[in-house]
Amino acid sequence: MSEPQAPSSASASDQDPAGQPITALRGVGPQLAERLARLHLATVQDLLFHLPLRYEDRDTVRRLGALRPGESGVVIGRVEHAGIAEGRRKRLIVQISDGTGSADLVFFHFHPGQRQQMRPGTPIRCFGELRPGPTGPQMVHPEYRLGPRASAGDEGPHGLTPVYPTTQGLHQQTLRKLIDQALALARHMPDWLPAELTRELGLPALAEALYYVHKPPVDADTAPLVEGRHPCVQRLAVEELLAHHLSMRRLRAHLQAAADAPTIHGDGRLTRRLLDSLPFALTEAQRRVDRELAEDMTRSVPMLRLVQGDVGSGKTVVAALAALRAVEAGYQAAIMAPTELLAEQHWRSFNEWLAPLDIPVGWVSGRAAGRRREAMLAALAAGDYPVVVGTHALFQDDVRFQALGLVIVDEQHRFGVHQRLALKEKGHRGRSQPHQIIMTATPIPRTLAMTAYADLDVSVIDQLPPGRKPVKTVAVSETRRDEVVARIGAALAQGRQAYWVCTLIEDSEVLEAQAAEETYAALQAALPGHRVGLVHGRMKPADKDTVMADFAAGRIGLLVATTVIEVGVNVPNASLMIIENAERLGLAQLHQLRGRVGRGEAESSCVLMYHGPLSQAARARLEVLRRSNDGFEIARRDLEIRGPGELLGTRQTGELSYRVADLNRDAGLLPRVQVLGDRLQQAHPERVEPLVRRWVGASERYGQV
Ligand SMILES: Nc1ncnc2c1ncn2[C@@H]1O[C@H](COP(=O)(O)OP(=O)(O)OP(=O)(O)O)[C@@H](O)[C@H]1O
Repeated sequence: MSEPQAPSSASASDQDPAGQPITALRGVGPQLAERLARLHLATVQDLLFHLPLRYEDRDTVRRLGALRPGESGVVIGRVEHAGIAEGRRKRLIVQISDGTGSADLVFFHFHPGQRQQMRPGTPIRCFGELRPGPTGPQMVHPEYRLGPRASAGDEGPHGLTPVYPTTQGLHQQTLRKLIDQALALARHMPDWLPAELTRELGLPALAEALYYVHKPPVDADTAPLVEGRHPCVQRLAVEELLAHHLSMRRLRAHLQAAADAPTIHGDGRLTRRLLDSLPFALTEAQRRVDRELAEDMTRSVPMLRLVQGDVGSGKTVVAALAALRAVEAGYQAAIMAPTELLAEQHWRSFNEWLAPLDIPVGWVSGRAAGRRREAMLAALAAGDYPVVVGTHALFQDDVRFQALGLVIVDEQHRFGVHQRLALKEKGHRGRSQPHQIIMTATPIPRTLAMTAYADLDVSVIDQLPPGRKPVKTVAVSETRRDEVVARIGAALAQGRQAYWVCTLIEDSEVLEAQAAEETYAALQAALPGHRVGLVHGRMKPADKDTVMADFAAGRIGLLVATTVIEVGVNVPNASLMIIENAERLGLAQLHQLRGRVGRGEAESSCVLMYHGPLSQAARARLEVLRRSNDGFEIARRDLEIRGPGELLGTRQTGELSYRVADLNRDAGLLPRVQVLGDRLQQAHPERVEPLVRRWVGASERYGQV
């Protein structure tokens, strides 16, 4: 009889022995499988990518006299004395020595026969961590062997023993045995990275790398392994980063292939009039990004472009130009902002620019209800509003457009991949899909953006309008509050305007609002003769609007606010900002807040007020802000201090949780990952799917077709 043939439809990953569920391994029943699942270990390859935390040398015999406290090691000696110590907890104490030193072995759990076995003079081999004890060095619950077996060596090759991250009820020994089984299968695991590529990178093959990280030789230098700098760990990290990158690329290809976008060739009729009406000329960076957007929109493939620009770099006018291009070609454009406050701000800017061109700007928010909302929806469906601004409410099911050609999402720093997908669904009308621009004020270092957002093209407005002066930033202790208040008084007297930002660490709008109200009352009392305003998230929208409008018009001198003003607020005459509890905020948020000043001609300042004493990390953060006004530089430092998960917002951490790779440590690999992605896709397109499947969890494989 001939060998059974593998079905020809089997995908490459079906033939991968490491793709099997963990229960395929000997000894894994439901209970063990459940414990392994707590560590996110569900398949054989999950186990292989579960790397040791550290390694122990259980082969090399150490001299007791040379073992330092805190060190673990194997010791061979003789029992000197064994006795039971009474006291709070009964324990067996066995004194041993090896001629170079002595130590106490301490057992809190012991059986009566154990003491009898420990006769003076009996040879003993034990492994444990030496710690200082009340009567000299001790090992608590060491592993040990007695008698003639004590001095016999271990069978099998010598090597370091890995210690794995584990969970309650799962012993190291169990994990080690399972990983041994998995390693036997790893020899038959396909290596999706072609040998010529790994050779070029100077990295080992997959099976070799896996074997080495789990079973390094006894003389291996473990520091590079533990810290992830070793080529064997780097090999795995490259593969993982590549898999995520390819998954994102595939998502984009999928989205773009699934739909056609309108080809938008604006005739310049409206954009030229807008440019002529502006009191300023575009910066070179604005012009470049404008061209990139215009070019993308001429294609029938839906545009998906991230526009990054530092605070105050002038993203809004670039968005308005793109919207006008859509209008010139007979399409509608929708602009969506994450908060009411920001949406209103955009509506005001758009209206100011577009009304003179006879382009009415519609408004859709969660607040508008009843007949006004219905009338607006009818007008949008009829195409009476070529441009509309709003909040998430714009994407509710009942919002219909006559011909939506462009969606601009001002996500600031609050967007995530899944959210982007949801929005695309909403914008979808049959096979035709609008172009999409996502604007963000959070500068993301380019390599990180390219990996985390490989599904987007990226444009960067990397230049500020001319004449902007850097905001002078100082860190001041809260104990000098009176001086700060006096400084505000002086600025107000000169006709300048100021913000006082109240921040709290608790994520509570109620507490934050309370703090703002108290500060507001105190500042009103301290600054008689000046108009002080208050805005926070708990106020009625209409009241908030009034206060913001008064501040924008200069009728209010000092605005006490919560972090609701963090993004988008644009009042160029405001030139002084105080940020309370600055030590508790992240760099990106502080930079955003500070970006509300320094928007006009006047010299601006920002006072970072802290409650001392400062932790080292807080001091480092404030120092970064004091020295730099450059959002990209600040983001780079933020990446160093906090890591990419934080930098991208907590929502992103799940999406960026890697098993082996670490974006901080491996940032240097990212440019290579790009190139590898191109080459793999060209030379071995059939390997992309199994590679992605190997590393990227099912829930994250959004690109799956
Ligand atoms: N090229 C330019 N020259 C001078 N001023 C400009 C230029 N472009 C934009 N501005 C003005 O700069 C200010 C900031 O622009 P805008 O609000 O678009 O910034 P932004 O990039 O959205 O910043 P943020 O993220 O802080 O909201 C506005 O008052 C705008 O009119």
